[in-house]
Amino acid sequence: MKLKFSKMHGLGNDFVVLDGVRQQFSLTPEQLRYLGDRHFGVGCDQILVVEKPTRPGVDFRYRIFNADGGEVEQCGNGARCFVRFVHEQGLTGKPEILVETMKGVIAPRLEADGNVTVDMGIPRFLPEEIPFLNDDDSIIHHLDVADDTLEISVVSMGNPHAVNVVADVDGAPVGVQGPAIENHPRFPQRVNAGFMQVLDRHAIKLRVYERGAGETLACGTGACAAAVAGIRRGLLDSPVRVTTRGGDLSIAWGGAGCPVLMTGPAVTVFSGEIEL
Ligand SMILES: N[C@H](CCC[C@H](N)C(=O)O)C(=O)O
Repeated sequence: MKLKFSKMHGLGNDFVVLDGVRQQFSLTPEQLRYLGDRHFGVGCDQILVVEKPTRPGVDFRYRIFNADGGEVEQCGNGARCFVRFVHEQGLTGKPEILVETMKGVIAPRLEADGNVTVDMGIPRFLPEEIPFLNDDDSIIHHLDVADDTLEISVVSMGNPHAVNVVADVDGAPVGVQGPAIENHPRFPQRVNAGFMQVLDRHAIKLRVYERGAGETLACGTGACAAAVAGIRRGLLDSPVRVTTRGGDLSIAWGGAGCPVLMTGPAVTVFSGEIEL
């Protein structure tokens, strides 16, 4: 079958975006891995699928697949590209849309300056909400990784995040500790591993070794999780500028029970067609 797609990115976290409203398809994990393959396919960190909603009161369904072919609950950079895509494709004229995901409804909004703001929902911290195998809900947990014991904070933005604070993010052992955290047995659904360097009370640098994709140039839900973890630890105050290798995001959070607001760019690089 021939599939039309758009290649997009949010700060270098890149996506193949598929219109599942006007195209009918069901992709196997092998086909998803082929789309994500940077040598034999199109190449991306995640594949994003736009579908009609399955519940009343929302505009679209948003499905996210990592480059390893696994479907996941949430993608923040992808949410910004999602609203840009549905506008560019003429699927909506509404500047703010409601979008259902595996773990709740998010609200991306096109801003007048070309950026996109997304209400990413309320972060969750209980071990069973991550999921993380632990007896209590504390702000810092100890995790034995490779030859170290890390102090991590766990946050769910719909998808799971383990955030640890480092002195120098550029020198952090992301390539070694990242996969060890991602696949740690205390995370039964694996986890995204964030490495955060605090610059001041309103600014951090962040690298994320993503579940199912490896280190990406930016991670939107990872930026939300890191800012929230830093605020909970008393290291940061909202709003937080999150500097990733791909550029800056702005994250705002009013505290427990409040949603996280993420603002940043969304770019369409090209559109194409592929035979699957
Ligand atoms: N790798 C993530 C999904 C993509 C998240 C990231 N690209 C973002 O912008 O939030 C996971 O398995 O939960």
